Amino acid sequence: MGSEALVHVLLVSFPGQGHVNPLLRLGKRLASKGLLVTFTTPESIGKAMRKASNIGEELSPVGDGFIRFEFFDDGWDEDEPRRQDLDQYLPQLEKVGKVLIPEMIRRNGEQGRPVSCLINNPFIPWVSDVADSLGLPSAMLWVQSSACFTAYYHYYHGLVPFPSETAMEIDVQLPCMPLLKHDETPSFLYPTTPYPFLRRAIMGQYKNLDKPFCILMDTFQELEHENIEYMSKISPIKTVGPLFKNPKAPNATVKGDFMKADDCVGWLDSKPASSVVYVSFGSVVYLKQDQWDEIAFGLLNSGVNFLWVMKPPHKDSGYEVLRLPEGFLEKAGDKGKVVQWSPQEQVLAHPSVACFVTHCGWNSTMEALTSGMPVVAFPQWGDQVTDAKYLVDVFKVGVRMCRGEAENKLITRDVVEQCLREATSGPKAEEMKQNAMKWSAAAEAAVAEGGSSDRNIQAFVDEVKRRSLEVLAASGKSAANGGAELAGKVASDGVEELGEPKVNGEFKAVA
Ligand SMILES: O=c1c(-c2ccc(O)cc2)coc2cc(O[C@@H]3O[C@H](CO)[C@@H](O)[C@H](O)[C@H]3O)cc(O)c12
Ligand SMILES: O=c1ccn([C@@H]2O[C@H](COP(=O)(O)OP(=O)(O)O)[C@@H](O)[C@H]2O)c(=O)[nH]1
Repeated sequence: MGSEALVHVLLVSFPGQGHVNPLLRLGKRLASKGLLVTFTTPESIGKAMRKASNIGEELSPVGDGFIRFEFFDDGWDEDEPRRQDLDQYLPQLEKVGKVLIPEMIRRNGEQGRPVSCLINNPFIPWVSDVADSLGLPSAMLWVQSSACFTAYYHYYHGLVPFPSETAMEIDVQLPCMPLLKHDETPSFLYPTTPYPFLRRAIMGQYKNLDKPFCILMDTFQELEHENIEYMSKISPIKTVGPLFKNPKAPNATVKGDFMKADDCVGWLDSKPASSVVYVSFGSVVYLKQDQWDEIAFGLLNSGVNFLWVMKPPHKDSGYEVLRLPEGFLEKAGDKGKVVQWSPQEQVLAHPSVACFVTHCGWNSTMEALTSGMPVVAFPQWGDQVTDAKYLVDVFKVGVRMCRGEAENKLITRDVVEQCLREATSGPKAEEMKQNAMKWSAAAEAAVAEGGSSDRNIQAFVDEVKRRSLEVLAASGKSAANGGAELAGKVASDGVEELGEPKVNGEFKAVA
């Protein structure tokens, strides 16, 4: 079948690695079920993605469908430093996106690829306004845990008390969740958070939560069972994780890395089984120099092999460039390898890797669980502190090395060494590995044909197809040219005044 006849969905991503990865993975899962998927994000990131990954102009076949990329100009010069300040950048993205995304939709319609559905990830909630104004259905991919979704939901609606200026150290009890200590609730909600713009961005998403007909989540039923069941009575959520497992399309086919990964698989191959500690703090967390030094000495003193990701900060980010202690690499010799960016999925799947020292970003968390990899939790902020709580106390695959940046506590080399020993040898390490393997098996089952993730993806695809017919019918056009004409009308009318009929109706999953 040619791509022209396929139902077309447009994925609009916030330009962060932890957001692009899950949305692109969702795109591949949808494509593999026979949809045409266009992935878009600002050109500043598009440029990095093209340079680092195998992304071309052409259509890439994925399973029964296709994926393609189109990037949009965020209206700022290439080296504009304000991009690092989300307080300024998020409103800019909204301003240009509200004009350029409808234009992109119109162009696609004219080229015979009418768009039937928009999907966004958090921090850019205006995408569902664009969809609404064009009479198109939209969905949102929540890229954190169901537990965090629950926490933000209860905060937004004021349903339970959260730490506040007058009562900072209160515990928080949320439905179908373990009791969270004050510093285990998502830290963007603390009154003292240094990232109030991220709280605002997430709250913006909740303000718009009635617009998407479905909230897709990169988690899986077996992992957060009761909580998911509870929240799905309140919100139209569908779990489709772990998104990075795609039985029909190996991950190498289309990748969205912003940086080319350094080659480290050969080095891992040369190491004995379960002998390497993998250390990475994701794409946005930067530690202070004194903490970095302690981790370095902890790694050396514990005598383990290690692969350590040390990504360079963006030049306008204000972060200092971290240094390794004098003579560190010489002392480590062949026991250690330091890279700027790793092929993390491959690393976590490698038999030489024993455990993962992680900042507990949700993608890293899901990747670790799915790969059967025990962790040492080193959360800093946001959902990471909640994910750490779950990794250690609920999923029971981790030891805790710190509680988060708010504690403002230097974790010394002795603590680092002790945690590494605990996670790599002895009964605790054994038990964590067994639990991790159990989650890995459950994750495999979720994405296998007929598993929870597979069923929910299929139900979503069926629903998008059904709604695409409604969109065309509502515009009074035939399937052959309706989308193009609809999109053409929309663009010429402008975004604000549009009154295309909105498609309503319940989204029902196939049981
Ligand atoms: O990329 C960014 C930017 C940013 C700044 C400037 C700019 O020009 C573009 C982007 C700001 O905050 C972020 C916060 C993030 O939180 C991360 O988001 C994940 C998904 O929500 C969570 O799971 C992780 O724990 C959490 O660390 C992830 C990100 O990728 C970013
Ligand atoms: O060296 C690295 C570090 C991270 N990642 C990927 O970057 C994403 C980071 O997302 P996460 O939610 O863990 O953290 P964030 O960067 O958003 O804080 C994950 O998919 C990782 O697999 C990677 O490929 N190589």
